[in-house]
Order: sequence, then structure tokens, then C-alpha cells
Amino acid sequence: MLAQETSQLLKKHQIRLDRRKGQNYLTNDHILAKIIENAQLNDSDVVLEIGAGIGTLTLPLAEKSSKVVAFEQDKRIVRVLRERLHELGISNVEVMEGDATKMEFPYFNKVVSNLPYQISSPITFKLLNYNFDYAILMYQLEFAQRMVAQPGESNYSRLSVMMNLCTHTELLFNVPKNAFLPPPRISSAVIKLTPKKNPQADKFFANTCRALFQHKKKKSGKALLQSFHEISDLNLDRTTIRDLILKLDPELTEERVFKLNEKEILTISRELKELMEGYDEKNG
Ligand SMILES: C[S@@+](CC[C@H](N)C(=O)[O-])C[C@H]1O[C@@H](n2cnc3c(N)ncnc32)[C@H](O)[C@@H]1O
Repeated sequence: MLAQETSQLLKKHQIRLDRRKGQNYLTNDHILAKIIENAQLNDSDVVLEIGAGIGTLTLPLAEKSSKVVAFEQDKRIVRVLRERLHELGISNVEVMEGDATKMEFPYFNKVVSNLPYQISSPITFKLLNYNFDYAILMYQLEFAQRMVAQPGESNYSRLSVMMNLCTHTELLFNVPKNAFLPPPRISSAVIKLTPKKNPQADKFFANTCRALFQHKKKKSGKALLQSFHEISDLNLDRTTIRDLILKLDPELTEERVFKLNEKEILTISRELKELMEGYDEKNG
């Protein structure tokens, strides 16, 4: 049903979808129903949708909520979406034309999106700056697995640490390639992401994480030494950096990066930040 409707609409408007723009449109009714069910919307919800396309998710979201704010970058697609909403008499959707990574988001309390994959990372980090109840998001499977990975697992990464510290993230279900038109090269997965109330990650923490994960298999003290430029732009010599690292908790600096959990990395970054502030004061 959805597959047929999608092909007909695209044909009518002579639109060829472009994979490079992340245009893989959901054509599986069952998956659509599962996404909507997991969103658990009510009539006071304001839903943010990134990459609305021709409205596959937008229409059921509009039916179940008070309002949908729908971002779409492709002008041709925006025209189809607006026409469709007009024809169906749907008036509670605000279509925002443009690049969602660069535009301010108006108020929303839930997010439901089948994300364009090339902006998965910037959009996820951008969402962390907003206050909302939860998000139901479709990602490439590999990215979703990295989001939920735990210390010691092979795909544990900087992204996993940030997600563990700032959110509760759960992989809800996998989605096969043939659920889309055109089918993407890799499978997808739907994630539920709930922001934690008191996010503790500041820029220093993010930089510490970046430095550590450049040497994921090394001991964390060694990783910090080798990538210290990611943390500070002070031009410190190697001996000074080594001395600073020696003052950190040795139980943590002797551990391999991929085995550290988010709280341990937070401890490293806090201790290091304090030491750096002390160093700054002493050296003017
Ligand atoms: C994976 S499709 C999802 C379409 C529809 N929501 C669905 O589920 O079938 C992603 C959509 O995001 C749009 N898009 C790509 N990059 C974007 C960006 N930076 N900002 C807003 N929309 C973007 C694409 O044009 C495409 O329509």
C-alpha cells in the first residue's frame, strides 16, 4: 500500500530519488506502524521530524499529535509535501525548508524521524542541546550499534561514551534494506533516545573523549599523551604533558581506552581540567 502510494506520487511529480541526499523512503506499512506505536503520541505533543520527505511519517504524526515541525532540504520534495498536506486538509504541520543541521529548532517535546544518514552524527549531537522527552530515530544499523555499545565491545566508540553519559539509548528493532525505496546498501535500526536530566558533558569532556578514542586500544595515559593537542591548544612540551598525566588516577591511566566507561572518562576529564586550570594560573 505504502510502496504503491510512494511510487505513484514520485511518478506523478517526476521525481527521481537521490541516495546521495539520503533519500531512501520508507515503503513498509508494518515498520511505519511500529515507529508510530513506539512514539506513543498524544494530542498535546509537538513533534520534530528531520527529513520529512513526501510525508510518509509526517501524516500519521500529524494525526496523533498537536503539531509537527517538519524539516526537509530538497525544494522539489517540499513542494510535493506541501501540496499533499493541502489536498488532505492537514493544517497542523509546519514545513521548514532547509538544512536541519544549520537551522534553529522551534519548540518540540518529542522527535520522530527517519534520518538522512549522512547527517546522523551532527543531528544527534545537535539534539543533545535541546530539552525534550524522547526521540524515536531511524539510523544505519552500524551507527545505531555504535550508539548503544558498552565498554569492551568491539564497536564501543566516542559516540557510545557521549550517548551513555547524556542519554538512555535503546535499540528497538532492526529494519531490512527492502523496507525502503530505493533500498540503501546497509540495513537500518530504530533507536529510542531519552536525554538525561543533568547532562554532564562539556566541551572539555568531548575533547578528552576525542583524544582518547584516537588510540582506542592503548592505555589511556598513553592515548592522552599522544593526542593532547585535541584537549589543549597550549603548546606544552612532552615532559610537561607527561607530568600532568602522571598526576591523574593511575588506575584509570593504566586502563585501555576501550574498557573505560563514561563515568571513568568523566573523572579523567575533570581531573585533567583542574590540573590545566592550576597550570594556567601558575604560568600566567
Ligand atoms: C531517509 S529520507 C526519509 C523520508 C521520509 N521521512 C520517510 O520516512 O520515508 C530523509 C529525507 O531527508 C532529507 N534531507 C537530507 N538532508 C537533509 C538536511 N540536511 N536537512 C533536512 N532534510 C534533509 C532528504 O531529502 C530526504 O527526503
